[in-house]
Amino acid sequence: MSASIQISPSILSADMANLARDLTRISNADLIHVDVMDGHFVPNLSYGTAIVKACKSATDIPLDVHLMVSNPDDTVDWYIDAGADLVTVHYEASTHLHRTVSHIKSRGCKAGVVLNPATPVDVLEDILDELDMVLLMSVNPGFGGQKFIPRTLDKLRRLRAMCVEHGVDPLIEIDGGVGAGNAGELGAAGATVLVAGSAVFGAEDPAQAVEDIRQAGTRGRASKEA
Ligand SMILES: O=C(CO)[C@@H](O)[C@H](O)COP(=O)(O)O
Ligand SMILES: [Fe+2]
Repeated sequence: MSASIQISPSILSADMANLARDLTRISNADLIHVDVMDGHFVPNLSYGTAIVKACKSATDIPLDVHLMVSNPDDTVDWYIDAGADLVTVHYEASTHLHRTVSHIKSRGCKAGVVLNPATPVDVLEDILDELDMVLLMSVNPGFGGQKFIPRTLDKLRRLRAMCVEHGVDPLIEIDGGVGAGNAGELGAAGATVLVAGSAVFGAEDPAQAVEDIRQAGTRGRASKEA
């Protein structure tokens, strides 16, 4: 029996005026994805530590904090202090990536690196064995509700092959335009965690949407392992 794909609903698509209520609607999620945008690294501004703290006090589900910020070294501690369980930083925003990843882990937090759609997986060659997670963006970061970039599937297969070659098994998360319709092929291509914002919070029953995406992803993963 194949391991279940994990689902990390993005609260970017939640109703921020009713965040605690919306979190109760996804109590079956494996992680909560918190998109921090600084209006500089990405052309949008979302929220910061106050929302991470609010999530921490409203749920026991681990917080998966996606930092879309320039110079993450300057602020990463804020998010760890606010309650992040896992922090991902963008390769494109980091000058001293190894130092940043080592620092996050030294604080007892899990660490991951995010790649934008145009960044090849090869850049991770010399840091892959340090990572708890690799996050592949399947849209250009900055906004929810965008269309999945199909080329991500090939990139995902290349990342999976690279992990096998290095004998490592980080979580592999896909973020952007994910739903029950493409979760199967993402699971088959090697994803282990799927972020979904609009597909979850835009659904009439968000918990059912989480379950549908998880089942589709897990079926895809099992079909590959069979
Ligand atoms: O990081 C981002 C966008 O920059 C994502 O986490 C989005 O929030 C995903 O939203 P959907 O594409 O699933 O609606
Ligand atoms: Fe994200």
